[in-house]
Amino acid sequence: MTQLSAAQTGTTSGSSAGGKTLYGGKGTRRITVRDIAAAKERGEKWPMLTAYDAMTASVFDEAGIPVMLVGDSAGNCHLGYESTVPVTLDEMTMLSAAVVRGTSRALIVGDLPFGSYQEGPTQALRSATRLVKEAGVGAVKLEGGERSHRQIELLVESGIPVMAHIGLTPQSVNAMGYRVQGRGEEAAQQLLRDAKAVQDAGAFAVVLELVPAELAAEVTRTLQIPTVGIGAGPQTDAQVLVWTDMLGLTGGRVPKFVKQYADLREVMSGAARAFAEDVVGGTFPEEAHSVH
Ligand SMILES: Nc1nc(=O)c2c([nH]1)NC[C@@H]1CN(c3ccc(C(=O)N[C@@H](CCC(=O)O)C(=O)O)cc3)CN21
Ligand SMILES: CC(C)C(=O)C(=O)O
Ligand SMILES: [Mg+2]
Repeated sequence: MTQLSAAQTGTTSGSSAGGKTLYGGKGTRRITVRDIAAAKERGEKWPMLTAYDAMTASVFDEAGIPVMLVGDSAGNCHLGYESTVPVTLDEMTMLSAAVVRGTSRALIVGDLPFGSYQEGPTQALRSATRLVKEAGVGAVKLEGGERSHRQIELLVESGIPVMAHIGLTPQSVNAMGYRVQGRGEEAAQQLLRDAKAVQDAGAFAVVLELVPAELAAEVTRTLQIPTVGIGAGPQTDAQVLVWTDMLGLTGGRVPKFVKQYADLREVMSGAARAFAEDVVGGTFPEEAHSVH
């Protein structure tokens, strides 16, 4: 099954969300998985960022980011956990709803957290349905290739578009660690099988995390659905980064695939210190900030 089902492609209206391109288009309606499929046919690359709250999401929406992922990286980047493993479906539902409320154009993809789909297709459908009905996401993401294909099939059959995620799958950190995947002939063949399995199950896109650039390029050439790379080299159809990494807000070590486009940590701590000094020194508030 390599053709997109009606459920995945959403509206059949000819109007496009961005005029001609996913990024830089002027359209106002929400982007659908059908627009994503059309971008691959045009050979167009597109950006994806994570978001965990309405304000940040509204900034990225206004900047024209066409797809946002409410990642379970919220676990370590937003909620203060050590990893993504403890994140609950209740937490993902609350954060996803906020991101949907903060945006009007981006396609919002909600990450299914660890434990919310591993029991099988029925559990996956129950969990994904919460993200769709209670949070209003346009698609969900789950980890695993061949091992998750039955879950993907049922969700897609049920009208829920699915983004798959293969290579390094962080919810399995206790089993696999945070290590490059797909190195060596056997692992490369497994990654290719995983990529084909999620496409055949009906996924509309697939994240390739921490895989050798040459292998990611081969998967991208082989698949009809777009690949979204993170630490997967320059040849994937799309690129995703965790927003706090990209903007320099994550404390401590960040993965080597991160490019830092700003230093928000420095900006924010500078502002906090300036405020504190004003208060301690009595230079804030001034007359302009006072009422009489
Ligand atoms: N802040 C943040 N950024 C992310 O990209 C991210 C998260 N959190 N949490 C969820 C997953 C976990 N991810 C990770 C976590 C660790 C590495 C890491 O330690 N990578 C090593 C390379 C390891 C190797 O070479 O085998 C690195 O230095 O990049 C990579 C991706 C990606 N995701
Ligand atoms: C790193 C991306 C792909 C992700 O799954 C997340 O942010 O949770
Ligand atoms: Mg995730």
